Amino acid sequence: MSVLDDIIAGVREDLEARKLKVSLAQLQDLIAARDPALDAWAALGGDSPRAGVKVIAEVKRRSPSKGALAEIADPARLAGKYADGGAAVISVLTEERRFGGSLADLDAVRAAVGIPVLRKDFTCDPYQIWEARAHGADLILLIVAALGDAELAEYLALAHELGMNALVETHTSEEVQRAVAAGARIIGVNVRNLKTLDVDRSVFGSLAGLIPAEALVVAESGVRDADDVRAYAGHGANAVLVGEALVSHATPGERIAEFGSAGAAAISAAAISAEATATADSGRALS
Ligand SMILES: O=C(O)c1ccccc1NCC(=O)[C@H](O)[C@H](O)COP(=O)(O)O
Repeated sequence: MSVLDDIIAGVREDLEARKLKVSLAQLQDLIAARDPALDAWAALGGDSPRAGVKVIAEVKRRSPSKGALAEIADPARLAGKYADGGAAVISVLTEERRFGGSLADLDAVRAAVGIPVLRKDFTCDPYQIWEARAHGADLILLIVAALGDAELAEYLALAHELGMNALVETHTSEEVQRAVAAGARIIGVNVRNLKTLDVDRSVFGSLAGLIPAEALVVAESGVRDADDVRAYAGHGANAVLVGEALVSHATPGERIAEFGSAGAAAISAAAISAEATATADSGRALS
């Protein structure tokens, strides 16, 4: 059994227990009392020309690959620091067994910030999508490797019906094709293989070019410093999703600002170089 299969088996067990406590009708009542979801597409720059790289900052307590990452006594306070540093979206890992997260973390973060919040979990049942919205999420995660084509299309449609966006996560060219065929508009390339936990940053460069220009591209995992952000930006990332490098840092807000500047500088350098090439080409054509 792969790590991903094992995580999903645990998620399914926990889900059955939650379903017994809170019915779908109760989730629907909670949703009816909520403000509409915030526009994560716009927050990630979907409506404007690509001027920079947005940061999706993650509240991540521990992970299967690294164990304990940080003692997060107050997720709301951490999320406030992320938002003050310029994060576009806050990601909250809600999976309990392997990541130490919870819906309580999502509630706390939702109440603390006015920017879109991603419920980061291993979605394998539509109930989790209703639950995400009921707890104030604006964006959900759909991992292509964990879903069949019909489920992917159904879950994407349900997220949109509830006014949310979905970050559709891929790791192979076949998964990118499946995400595109399902109509995903925000496509993540996770450089961490969720079956083996290996991190290979070069995966982003090999897959990002397969994603159509109309979609937003998110580079997920493995950001250690500004150089990694520059590299992802150079390969076309609209956003980076960062967990460990933020939760383990004394001043995460400053880190986010640094990552944002690095991404913007990489994009303007690429634009200047493309313009210089175009000028040289037109000069050659005229001579
Ligand atoms: O982080 C893990 O070890 C992990 C293992 C198995 C499934 C998912 C896992 N992480 C989820 C993520 O995608 C990351 O939390 C996210 O991309 C941030 O990664 P990082 O910046 O490397 O902490």
